[in-house]
Amino acid sequence: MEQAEYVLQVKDLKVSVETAAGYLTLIEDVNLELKPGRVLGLVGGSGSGKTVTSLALLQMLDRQTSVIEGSIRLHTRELNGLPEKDMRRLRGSSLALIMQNPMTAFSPVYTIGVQFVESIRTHVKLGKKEARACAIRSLADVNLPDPAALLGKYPYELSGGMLQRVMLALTLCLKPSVIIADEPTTALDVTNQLQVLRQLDRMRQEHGTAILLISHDLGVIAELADEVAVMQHGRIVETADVFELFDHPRHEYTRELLAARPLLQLSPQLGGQL
Ligand SMILES: Nc1ncnc2c1ncn2[C@@H]1O[C@H](COP(=O)(O)OP(=O)(O)OP(=O)(O)O)[C@@H](O)[C@H]1O
Repeated sequence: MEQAEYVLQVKDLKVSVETAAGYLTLIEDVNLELKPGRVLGLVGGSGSGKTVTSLALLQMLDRQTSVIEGSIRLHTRELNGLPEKDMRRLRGSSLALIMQNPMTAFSPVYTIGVQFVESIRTHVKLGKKEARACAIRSLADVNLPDPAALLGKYPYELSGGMLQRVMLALTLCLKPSVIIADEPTTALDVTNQLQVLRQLDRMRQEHGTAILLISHDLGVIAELADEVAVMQHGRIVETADVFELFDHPRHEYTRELLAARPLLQLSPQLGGQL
């Protein structure tokens, strides 16, 4: 069988939404490529289109009001236009999203444990006991205290930052080929930021998971990314190797982003610790 060099390949992606005034283009000419085990950082200011891009890749935009054009290939499979039932099977197991505000990803009426074990067993062949054991192990890996007790809690009993780490823990059990991590460390303190970045790094090293790391924090990008794509007004204006981008930014907007960063508050603490 043909072995795809890229695990994720996005070509000429364009997203428009229907508004009262007609169709509005949110992102355009977006091209991204990810190889197994590699991390691509996606940076850009607020409203530049990062979240729209990630939701388009996962086919999670409202199908009634949005139009997605272009190609999104996962291995050799085209995702654009795939029916929702096929996408649902791929989400989590092959292509996982760790989102900024994960409250909506959990049902309020079931405990974390029920949802965690159910999600693992939907995608991976594991018995209930093994699924629970994986849940406990990976919750500890993301620095959540007393994992066994946590499994008995309801989502509303946890903070946004804790829920985000629960999602990451679930992802660690599912071992997808691609993780889209949308601001995975924004809601966390420095210790937990470090722990989350470590686990993402472990996933890519141990399982060859490719990661699209969306962050406005250039310190986080510098820690984990191999390559960086810079987004402005819904378009990628520059893609470069991470060192190249920091040392020799080509686009004016990239230079502005670098100039505007707070003088690396994060990096000295994270530096070399991953
Ligand atoms: N359904 C929609 N209808 C109209 N405009 C939308 C819709 N969804 C997103 N937008 C607009 O698209 C633009 C891109 O939004 P997006 O959330 O992708 O930005 P972002 O880069 O993720 O920003 P942030 O860093 O603040 O999360 C924004 O101007 C937003 O207001």
